Amino acid sequence: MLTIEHLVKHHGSRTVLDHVGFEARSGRVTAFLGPNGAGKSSTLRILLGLDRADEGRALVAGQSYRSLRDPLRTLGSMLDGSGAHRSRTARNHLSWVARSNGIPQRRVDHVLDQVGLTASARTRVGRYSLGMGQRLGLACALLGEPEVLVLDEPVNGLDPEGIRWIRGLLRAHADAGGTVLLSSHFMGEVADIADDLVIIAGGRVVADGTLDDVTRRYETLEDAFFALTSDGRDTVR
Ligand SMILES: Nc1ncnc2c1ncn2[C@@H]1O[C@H](COP(=O)(O)OP(=O)(O)OP(=O)(O)O)[C@@H](O)[C@H]1O
Repeated sequence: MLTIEHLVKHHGSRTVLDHVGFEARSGRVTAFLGPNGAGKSSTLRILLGLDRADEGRALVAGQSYRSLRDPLRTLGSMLDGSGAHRSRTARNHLSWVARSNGIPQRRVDHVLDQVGLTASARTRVGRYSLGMGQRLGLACALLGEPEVLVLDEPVNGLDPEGIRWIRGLLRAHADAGGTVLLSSHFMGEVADIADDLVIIAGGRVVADGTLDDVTRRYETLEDAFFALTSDGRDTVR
């Protein structure tokens, strides 16, 4: 469960988050959508303790990310691809992350298998395709068997088989009681996987509800997105 409460963030005289608040619930896949520059990454960075809010707070299972005792065992995240250095192999990288977080080494083989990278585990990350890098980022997020997954653009670079695979993986995580928050620009994928939607535009939440609630008045999710994020926009709360 993730709770975002009244986040305000200024950069100089600009307000990039203006009282952003929503929840991502256990057992649900929540999609976080918005045009470029809307404030998605700013919100996720605050949630993950990478930046500070000027007002408001973001809680993971009732605590701030920075106060979690074993963060990777509570929340797994992927913000910018794999996060691994080009010169390392997937196995090196995951082993190092596991060691530095008190996670058993047997989890490394498990997640490599889970994301389909076992055969490439000893290849340097610099030689990986975009999709393989995404799979490694996901392996890292899954390493600590966290309840919560926060994924920025997880289908970016995946081929159709990879997209189907990740959809199944995230669905299974939510169906097992986990919380999934993902950002995406791919409306088709979001419509296929999300239970709940949060749409942000200009630093404000303009829609928050179930996929059905948010899209009810529109033909498609894409129509809803443009109506809710354009100037003179609608709102659904
Ligand atoms: N460190 C910073 N200094 C100044 N402005 C910033 C900084 N970080 C973000 N911004 C601004 O805050 C606004 C929100 O940016 P953010 O990266 O959160 O958007 P986003 O919704 O993630 O966009 P995208 O879909 O392009 O990733 C943008 O106008 C951006 O230029």
